[in-house]
Amino acid sequence: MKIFITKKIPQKGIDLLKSAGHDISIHDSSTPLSETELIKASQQVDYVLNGGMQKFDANFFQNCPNLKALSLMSVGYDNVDISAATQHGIPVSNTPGILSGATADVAFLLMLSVSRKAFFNHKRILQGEWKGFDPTANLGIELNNKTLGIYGLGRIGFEFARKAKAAYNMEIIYYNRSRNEEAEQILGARYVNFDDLLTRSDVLSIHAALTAETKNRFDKNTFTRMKNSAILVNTARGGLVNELDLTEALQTGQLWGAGLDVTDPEPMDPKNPLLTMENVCILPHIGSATVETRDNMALMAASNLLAAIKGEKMPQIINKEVYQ
Ligand SMILES: NC(=O)c1ccc[n+]([C@@H]2O[C@H](COP(=O)([O-])OP(=O)(O)OC[C@H]3O[C@@H](n4cnc5c(N)ncnc54)[C@H](O)[C@@H]3O)[C@@H](O)[C@H]2O)c1
Ligand SMILES: O=C(O)[C@H](O)CO
Repeated sequence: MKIFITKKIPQKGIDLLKSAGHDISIHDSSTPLSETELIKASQQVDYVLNGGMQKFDANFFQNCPNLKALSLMSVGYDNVDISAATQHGIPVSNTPGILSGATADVAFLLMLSVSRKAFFNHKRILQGEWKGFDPTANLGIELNNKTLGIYGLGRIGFEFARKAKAAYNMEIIYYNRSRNEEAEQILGARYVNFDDLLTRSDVLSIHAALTAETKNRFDKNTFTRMKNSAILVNTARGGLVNELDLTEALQTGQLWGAGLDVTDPEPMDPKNPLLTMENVCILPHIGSATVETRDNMALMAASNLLAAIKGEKMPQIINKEVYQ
């Protein structure tokens, strides 16, 4: 079968597909494909594996009538019009679970880095501004026994809460579409309403998927409800946060700090004022970026595709209804 991979993925995934005898073409470039290029390349194959953050909209599915399945090497699928895929009979799969630990580590890294102004202090050394030990300058805030609020307590939110509880005995509160009994039993997490999440969190970490409902969920109104001493962490998707409102909230001291692994757009403009702020730490979407996790994601994405090729259900199917 002919398979198109939209961005180079770890070799283990490619080898798995090749060992099954398939004909693979890869877009091996740091420049994402344009919509036209993506459609053109996908029209010539039976299966697509998305290694990047390409968008698959209704127009894509309409223009690729021979496509049989789409495998994503990501857990997030806000870049895919799932209902259009289903309408065209295309099963779509993702890579849940195996990246939760690595992504929770990045949420932890950002929480701690913001609380101690780590990135800013690093920049001071680079710029020759470190004049020696100073007892009153660059003071951070401690995390011990503070309250961690999780927005979207699913797989990654749970892992992050578990690490934060173990390291700092943080009290865990959460807001979710439904109760998470495992987190309540294991971590003593308490379900609260959205407003309580805003007003009670010392650190508020975002872990829900980007959907029409969650887009811009964190804006001026929400920041006004949060503590002035609070830290916002986002490792989910940039679109959940209104970036201009966040910038203003940080500039005016409405919020103490922010740690972002995701922005909207990506890549972020290097001139963005958030990058120069003392109380902000930003990373370039590296939540799942470890050798081990990326190997596992590539293998899982390849396995999903192999199942589809054999006429089986993709194990990590998103749109189950396509099989009915
Ligand atoms: N930074 C990265 O590299 C990176 C890596 C992996 C995942 N992600 C992002 O993290 C997201 C979460 O991944 P996951 O595996 O934990 O997903 P998950 O589905 O296990 O957890 C998401 C949780 O959010 C909840 N939720 C959804 N909509 C909600 C809403 N409107 N209000 C409240 N709660 C809501 C769900 O009920 C679920 O419990 C992904 O969708 C992806 O966008 C980012
Ligand atoms: O959704 C995901 O899986 C990430 O954004 C990339 O690992």
